[in-house]
Amino acid sequence: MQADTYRPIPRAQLSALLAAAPKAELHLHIEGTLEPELMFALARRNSITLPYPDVEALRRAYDFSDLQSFLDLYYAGAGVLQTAQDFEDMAYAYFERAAADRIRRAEIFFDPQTHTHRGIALATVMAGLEAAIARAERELGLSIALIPCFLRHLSEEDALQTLDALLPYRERLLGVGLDSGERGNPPEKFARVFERARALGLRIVAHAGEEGPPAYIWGALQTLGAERIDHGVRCLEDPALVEELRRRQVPLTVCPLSNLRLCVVPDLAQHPLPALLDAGLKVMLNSDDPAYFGGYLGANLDQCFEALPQLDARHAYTLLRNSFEASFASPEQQAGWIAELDAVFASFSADAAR
Ligand SMILES: Nc1ncnc2[nH]cnc12
Ligand SMILES: [Zn+2]
Repeated sequence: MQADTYRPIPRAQLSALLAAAPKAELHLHIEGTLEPELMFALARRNSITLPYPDVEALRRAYDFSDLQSFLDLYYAGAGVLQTAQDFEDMAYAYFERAAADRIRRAEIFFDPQTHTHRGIALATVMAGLEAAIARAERELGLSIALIPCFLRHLSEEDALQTLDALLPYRERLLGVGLDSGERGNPPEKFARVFERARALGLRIVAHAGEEGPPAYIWGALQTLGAERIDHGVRCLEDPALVEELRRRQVPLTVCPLSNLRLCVVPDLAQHPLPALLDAGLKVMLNSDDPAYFGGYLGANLDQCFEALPQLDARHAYTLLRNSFEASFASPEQQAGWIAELDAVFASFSADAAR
């Protein structure tokens, strides 16, 4: 976006602008895209009885008080995923929604241990996800990468065994992450796992500072070697940490609707997104577990700009550009998407000048 030719885009145009702009999604748990309708369909297909009479009753149960209350339902919901076809159907449904949101690049998480611990082979999970990815890249033109996450409520030994089991798929994995219940499970618990992952050349990301304290963000950076911090909103409690994140331009994958639904913030109008942007941090928006939190990436952007009147089109540009720059895609791919982003903003800016 050339500052000299840029004409301010009015707020009334923001929603259309956000919808039209190309995007990257860097914090998305594929198991968190399992919509209640598909959960019931898969339960039927696999002769599983869910503890809810219908889709509406299940949706009503999505009334969370914190991260753990969500995780309990989320791990139970994943129980309907039994076959490679189930994983493929779930993932492809997300890719179709992503394409509709004009997502160009998706670096998606999955939780191997959620499945292996209930007797589903890693080969089944990988076959389904890979089939969906190949089809979405071919038919929807998306660029997609896979990041398995270790469940931090389980042991380091379990994570090390999971990393071993992932080795046959090494070439198809972009990196590794760390997720699940944060409190009481500091990054240091997984120092050896991430040391090994780094030696394998895997990119490193970690959830930190969602519910956990700033010390967990320090730990993710210094002990795990995290290149991106997932969530990270609690960094604002530690000025030295904010300065470190700003100086190094460490991306924070912020998830506003997740923060709202998990009571990290009381309402979107009080979300720290403006403060994170004002602090010069490299933030972008993401949807985390959209089937559980009431909205995909487009809805996260729309609802944030609606609730936070201090945000304007320049902030939108920064967030969207950051989403590409914080991705692990090649510089050439990033440049292509950013050129497309610039063209969309230039066209809205030209309209605003008329
Ligand atoms: N928001 C989140 N935090 C930690 N673990 C998760 N797994 C799925 N969503 C998560
Ligand atoms: Zn997450």
